Amino acid sequence: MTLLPDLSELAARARADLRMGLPVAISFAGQAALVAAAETLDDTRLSALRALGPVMLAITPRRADTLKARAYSDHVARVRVPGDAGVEWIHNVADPAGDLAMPMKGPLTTERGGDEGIARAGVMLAKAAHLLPAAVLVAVDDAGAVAAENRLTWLSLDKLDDLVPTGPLDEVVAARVPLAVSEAGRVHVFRPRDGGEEHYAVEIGKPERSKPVLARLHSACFTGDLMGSLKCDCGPQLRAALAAMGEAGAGVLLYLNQEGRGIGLANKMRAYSLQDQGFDTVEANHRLGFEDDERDFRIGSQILSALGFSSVRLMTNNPAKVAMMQANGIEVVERVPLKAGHSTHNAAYLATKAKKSGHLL
Ligand SMILES: Nc1nc2c(ncn2[C@@H]2O[C@H](COP(=O)(O)OP(=O)(O)OP(=O)(O)O)[C@@H](O)[C@H]2O)c(=O)[nH]1
Ligand SMILES: [Zn+2]
Repeated sequence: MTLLPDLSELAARARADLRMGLPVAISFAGQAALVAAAETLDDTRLSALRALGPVMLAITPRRADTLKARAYSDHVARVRVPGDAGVEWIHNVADPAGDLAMPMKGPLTTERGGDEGIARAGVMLAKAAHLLPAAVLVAVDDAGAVAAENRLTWLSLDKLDDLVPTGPLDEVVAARVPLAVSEAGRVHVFRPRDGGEEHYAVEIGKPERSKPVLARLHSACFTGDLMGSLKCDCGPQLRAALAAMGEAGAGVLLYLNQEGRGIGLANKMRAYSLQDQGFDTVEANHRLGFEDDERDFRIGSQILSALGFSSVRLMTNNPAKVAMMQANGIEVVERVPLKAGHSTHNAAYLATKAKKSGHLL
């Protein structure tokens, strides 16, 4: 019996700390460091970190590539922060907003060899906190002691995967919600035990659990779903999927809170701003330091299983969604194409997804 938080709970706390600009202490593989998110770091905390030793900035190889810096690793690039650099320098390396106005930030000196584990952990945590994927690090001798002295969260990691929120989801509540497409609507709320985002399932009618159900895995898109943005096809796809389920009399739509293909709304707006500078949807993600798609589709299969479904007719144009369903125990008996909301505004966006991300048009 214990009241002590476990590692997934501490990781959730660490994500909240980073969002506020607080450092966290991490120990991993015999190393220890204080880690803060580049995006939220301020001058006071940078000075306090600097008093402990030389400061390093961990960025993704994608971001390093944009900055023409050598990563020397597939996982992370460790940039030395010059002794006279302030937070503005750190923000400029992490954030591509000023890349075109100020292309030369370097020369940047990156570390080669040595232990990169905590640098990777810092970037993973910043990503999971939906911040820019960049973290500031300073090595310490004893993470536990520094954490106790400064009342910081301390993560003692055995493996980096412990930082990825994958916890089981529990159904919290379900209630009847009559919808325009069907009066027999029911909304289920699922909450992960690890402090991550809640996700929703909208059940239409009474789909038989023994038969393949018409299903849609929809990732949240504030701009498209709610504001009627013409930059993407999300809103029309959402409504078309619900309409098809209403017509069929049965279906299940998962509304996953994975805004911006998993990077969060602030980062998606950063990507949009880069798209206005001429980069396409994939290039914009890469310049920010993200992969094209940072979503974890396992969540969808977990929710379907929890609702008692084991096979689906999946409404999607994205083969990766089909593959992830199959890999996680949900049989996809049919892929149902979902074409809606194509316009001149999103033609280039959809063409890029088809060309670079393997979407079927
Ligand atoms: N990062 C980023 N995310 C975007 C952009 N445009 C739309 N999105 C997000 O992309 C996601 C679209 O999700 P979905 O429609 O579920 O997925 P999909 O991969 O397009 O696949 P299907 O619609 O099933 O064919 C949403 O989370 C949007 O917020 C963009 O330019 N950049
Ligand atoms: Zn969208």
